Amino acid sequence: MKVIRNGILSLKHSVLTIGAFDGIHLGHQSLIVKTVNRARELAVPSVVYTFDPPPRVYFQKQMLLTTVQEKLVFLRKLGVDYTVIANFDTYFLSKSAAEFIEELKSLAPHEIWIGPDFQFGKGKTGSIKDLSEQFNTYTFPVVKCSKGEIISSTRIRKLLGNQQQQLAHELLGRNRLQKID
Ligand SMILES: Cc1cc2nc3c(=O)[nH]c(=O)nc-3n(C[C@H](O)[C@H](O)[C@H](O)COP(=O)(O)O)c2cc1C
Ligand SMILES: Nc1ncnc2c1ncn2[C@@H]1O[C@H](COP(=O)(O)OP(=O)(O)OP(=O)(O)O)[C@@H](O)[C@H]1O
Repeated sequence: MKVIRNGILSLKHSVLTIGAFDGIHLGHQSLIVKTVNRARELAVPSVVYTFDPPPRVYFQKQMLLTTVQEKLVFLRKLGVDYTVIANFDTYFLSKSAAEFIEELKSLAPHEIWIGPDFQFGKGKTGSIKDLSEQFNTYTFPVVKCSKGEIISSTRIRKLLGNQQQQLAHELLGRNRLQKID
């Protein structure tokens, strides 16, 4: 896996997913595996575009679930070809949705895969609709736990705060990632 930290990656083709991916939990893993599998089917590189720190850690001082180094280990295990890490700082977060979309064009994505409610750009004004006007954009179905509740980084942070380590660990899906070794 090649890692591009705060730089521009130019590709001729790709399949792309974008997000904070803090924790690389079971929902993230399913979305990333879908991206990797679609890239393999189309015989193009898979790309994960992520942020450091995660926006919720930056804005709301929430607990960080995975360091960048841990994230990269998991993404490598999931078979990702390229990871782009954008430094999430005042310069980056002030980019408009349109400017961000322009940047994504250098990755030449044939497909972009994202989960429901994905938002981006200054003030979170960019929507899935904006992405789909420029790229073939697919919304991945939300992954829930066995009790039917949505898996999210926020939920896992709350579980860890409430000493529910075992359920948090299950939703993080670390056992599954170990099996990929
Ligand atoms: C160029 C850019 C600018 C952003 N600016 C803001 C912002 O001003 N306020 C905010 O809360 N989030 C901002 N975000 C973060 C997004 O709302 C969102 O958290 C990020 O795209 C990751 O998506 P995810 O939370 O679904 O993983 C920005 C994201 C991007 C790509
Ligand atoms: N349970 C899930 N099932 C499918 N896709 C998901 C799931 N959780 C997140 N995603 C998708 O993964 C990408 C990264 O999401 P993000 O990092 O915001 O995760 P999150 O768990 O929703 O985090 P947070 O709770 O901090 O908002 C987004 O495209 C998002 O829609």
